[in-house]
Amino acid sequence: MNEAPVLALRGVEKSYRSGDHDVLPVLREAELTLHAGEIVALVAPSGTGKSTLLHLAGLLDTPDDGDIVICGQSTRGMAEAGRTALRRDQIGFVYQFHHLLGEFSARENVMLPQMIAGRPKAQAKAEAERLLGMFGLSHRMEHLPGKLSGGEQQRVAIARALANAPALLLADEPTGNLDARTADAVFTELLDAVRQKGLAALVATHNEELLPRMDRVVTLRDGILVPR
Ligand SMILES: Nc1ncnc2c1ncn2[C@@H]1O[C@H](COP(=O)(O)OP(=O)(O)OP(=O)(O)O)[C@@H](O)[C@H]1O
Repeated sequence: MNEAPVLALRGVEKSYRSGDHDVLPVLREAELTLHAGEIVALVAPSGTGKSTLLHLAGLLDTPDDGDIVICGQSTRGMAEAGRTALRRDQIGFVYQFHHLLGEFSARENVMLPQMIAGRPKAQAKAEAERLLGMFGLSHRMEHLPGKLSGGEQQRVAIARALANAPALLLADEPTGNLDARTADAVFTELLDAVRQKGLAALVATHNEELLPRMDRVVTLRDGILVPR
């Protein structure tokens, strides 16, 4: 029995144009396979293409060549509507900065992606409360993001990323904006949630201390993904 990988990058290439003639190659034939339940760290020096790779894996950008396969579905040549649906249904994102909507409460922030996906309000509310409870935030549900601590804001952002029960979690420095102790606590909760739900996760980080807690570490060398 061989289940389709949750994420597969196949020969992914990406360059950026800077000026009329200059081309900056960032990814060259990048290959990566992530199965359900696998947590992979992406560690590479600044400017080598980690965010580029996460954007491509999250279908926020398209490669120049190669394919990105999500839950067995090739996205090569896929129309934007299909990419959007796949992104909404299968992928959760956590960034270094929480990007919560400041005028909405913690609970509403976790409800919104569910309602965009068509879930009835009462169900979205119940799921938001369950998730926020899981992250120890039952007493903070009515708070606006600006009234929460950095660690609490990031926990709400993680709850939001999990709200539509994605198969894949993509995280770009998810604890990079927190002090060491809070980072450790929030990362532990993130890993617990990912493991409990059996998601696949790709986590870009500069924090070496977090690496032993993930299953594998990959790095980018001259635009190619290699084990580290
Ligand atoms: N939209 C763009 N247009 C032109 N060049 C870009 C664009 N986005 C990224 N780059 C360049 O591509 C390279 C890779 O950028 P990327 O943000 O993926 O690196 P990174 O490894 O995530 O860096 P960091 O760790 O500093 O966040 C960098 O040299 C960057 O300047």
